[in-house]
Amino acid sequence: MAGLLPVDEALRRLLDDVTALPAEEIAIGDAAGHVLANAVEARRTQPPFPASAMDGYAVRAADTVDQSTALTVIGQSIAGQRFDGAVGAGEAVRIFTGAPVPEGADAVLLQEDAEPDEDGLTIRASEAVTPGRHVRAAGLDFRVGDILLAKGRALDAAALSLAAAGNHPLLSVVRTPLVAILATGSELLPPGSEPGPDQIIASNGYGVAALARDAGARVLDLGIAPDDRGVLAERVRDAISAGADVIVTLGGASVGDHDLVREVLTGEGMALEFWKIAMRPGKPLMFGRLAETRVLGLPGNPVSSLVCAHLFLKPLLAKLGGRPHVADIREAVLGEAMKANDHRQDYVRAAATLEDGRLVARPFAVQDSSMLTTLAHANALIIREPNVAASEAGDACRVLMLR
Ligand SMILES: Nc1nc2c(c(=O)[nH]1)N[C@H]1C(S)=C(S)[C@@H](COP(=O)(O)OP(=O)(O)OC[C@H]3O[C@@H](n4cnc5c(N)ncnc54)[C@H](O)[C@@H]3O)O[C@H]1N2
Ligand code: MOO
Repeated sequence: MAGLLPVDEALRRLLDDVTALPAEEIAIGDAAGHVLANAVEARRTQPPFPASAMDGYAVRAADTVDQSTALTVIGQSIAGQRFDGAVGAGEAVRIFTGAPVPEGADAVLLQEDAEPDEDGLTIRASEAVTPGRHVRAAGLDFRVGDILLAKGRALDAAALSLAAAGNHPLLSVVRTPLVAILATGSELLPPGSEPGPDQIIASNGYGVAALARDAGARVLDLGIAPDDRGVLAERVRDAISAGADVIVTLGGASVGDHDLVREVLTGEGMALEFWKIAMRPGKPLMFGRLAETRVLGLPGNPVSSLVCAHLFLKPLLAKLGGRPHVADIREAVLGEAMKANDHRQDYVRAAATLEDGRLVARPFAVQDSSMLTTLAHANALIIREPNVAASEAGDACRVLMLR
């Protein structure tokens, strides 16, 4: 059929000019899960001094070789309060984990390997220590000016602790994309309602919101709009004034008399980039721009909505948020024969299992795009290229893993 854009071309047009959103500074305590907009440099050296790794005595290693030598304990060094003098021959300083090792000492004798004399003023080593033992050199972890974390790093537990150790109270992160989700359709009611005989429970938004959050976005739920031009336009304006980076509409994307989404958005100033792609499910997918806001019109059929969100919304949000996105596409073999395909690229719900080291994908018999049960049971989508010939069981195929 003429006029349907190939999936790859649609993805290219959607993603080509997308760059990460501008940076913002946030408190390190709020930064978990965010993406660094800049590299993080160490603002200090860690440890800032040679530090003891153990509780014991700072000594000269040479003094522990002859274990009959009594070492005079001349003071103590504790974390946060160093011993101010130097350790000379025949001397030791009581020391605790994390405390600065005093001048003159080159090793720490473990407490367990030191025998205090009765007077409590001297100790004897019961084990010899080698120079450097139990001493962390200054800068062992990092030095001032070192790059601790690269731009683009997602702030996980270790990254956050490292940035804090580098003395950063604020971090520059990519602003989190805000996606506004609007369900459309006069037949729709939220879950928990008592629907009339012709009504349907609005389901798509929940799955799409979950995928958006997975991709690192914040979600603004704009609820359900009836098929009414005025209400739709009002909700679109709400999304814009809330600062949405992406508006996702659900339903109303096709050609029916009540499919108003494209018309209303165009009326609000949207430049249409594409509408209708060579994909099954998901043919009526629409993409446009409303000033700085990108608009993705997902088809109403529940499976079409979610499959399009996997393929188009997730990479868009990842790119806006400065995150990598790689679709989990794997080589597999068909567990059953499949018919020749037409001009649309198919994403066929399937069960993929590892059998004798091979991934075997078995397509489900019924693929109606209204059926969420089959999507929930599928762990993969078999990707059938347009116009591909019939295939036999055992033929190679590609699958997009869903979970
Ligand atoms: N004459 C044609 N008819 C249709 C075509 C076509 O090319 N020519 N395309 C078909 C395809 S393919 C799809 S996909 C659907 C999608 O159309 P819409 O995006 O306009 O979706 P609606 O008509 O609004 O709804 C379809 C279906 O999905 C239900 N729905 C909608 N929103 C939700 C929601 N948030 N949660 C759960 N279910 C939802 C709605 O009640 C309908 O049953 O068009 C075909 N028609
Ligand atoms: O392309 Mo539609 O998405 O078949 O249901």
